Amino acid sequence: MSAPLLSTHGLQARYGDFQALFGIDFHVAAGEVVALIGANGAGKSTLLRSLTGLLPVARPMVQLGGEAIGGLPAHEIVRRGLAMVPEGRRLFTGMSVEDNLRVAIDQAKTLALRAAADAWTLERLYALFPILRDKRRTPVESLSGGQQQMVAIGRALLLQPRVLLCDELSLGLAPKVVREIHAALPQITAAGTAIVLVEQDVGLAQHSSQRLYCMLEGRITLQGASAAVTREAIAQAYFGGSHHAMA
Ligand SMILES: Nc1ncnc2c1ncn2[C@@H]1O[C@H](COP(=O)(O)OP(=O)(O)OP(=O)(O)O)[C@@H](O)[C@H]1O
Repeated sequence: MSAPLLSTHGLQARYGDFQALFGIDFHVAAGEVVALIGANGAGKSTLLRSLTGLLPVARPMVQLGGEAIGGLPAHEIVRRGLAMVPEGRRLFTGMSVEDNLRVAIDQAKTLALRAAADAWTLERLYALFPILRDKRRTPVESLSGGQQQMVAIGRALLLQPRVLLCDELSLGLAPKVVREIHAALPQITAAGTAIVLVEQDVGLAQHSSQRLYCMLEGRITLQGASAAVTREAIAQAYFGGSHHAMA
């Protein structure tokens, strides 16, 4: 395996007195898609929040490109190369597709992000999701859910991430558009960007990732190559115990 780009080391996180993560060891390599699955409340979103500086964690518990970044301010973590597509998309309503994307371009300028030769630009984004070019003057609230998700992904990519964190991309979307969005992932990873996919749909997570982790009650209960893990192993890791079957 190549050296991990992003990793956690015995990561613990709490909400006040409530401990939500218990010693998570997780890693993703450049160009890799890793899926994070688990039932509601397993701790997937908490892990993403810990990575992105939204929850306080100890500095050495999160490493990006060999640097300890745990608990740094969220904007500093973005500057170092982690960007998130948040659950619920959180676009700026009343603004067009392109104006939403320009907010990210301005943010990238403010953060003085590196301008690599292969940096994401509006043009490159419109090539990835051509429908966004057609809709660039359309207010985002008039778009379909799938198109809004494309804008949310675009906004994160314009922050030039080394790792793109995606929280429930498929939530509430029709299967056809979910397939369309997932089909774009290899174009994102082709230049070395890694993707972490939090996904409720286990089949989709398995199909779209090279490796997966399953979480249960704040712990990792299974990890392995997505093509190799069995449904039985996933069911056991997902629910705990050995007597549950997946629907
Ligand atoms: N803001 C919060 N304050 C207190 N406890 C929280 C908070 N957010 C999450 N939790 C708790 O932390 C645990 C992990 O929740 P988390 O949202 O990370 O799970 P998840 O796997 O992302 O689930 P979901 O798929 O429902 O988003 C749960 O027990 C949840 O109740």
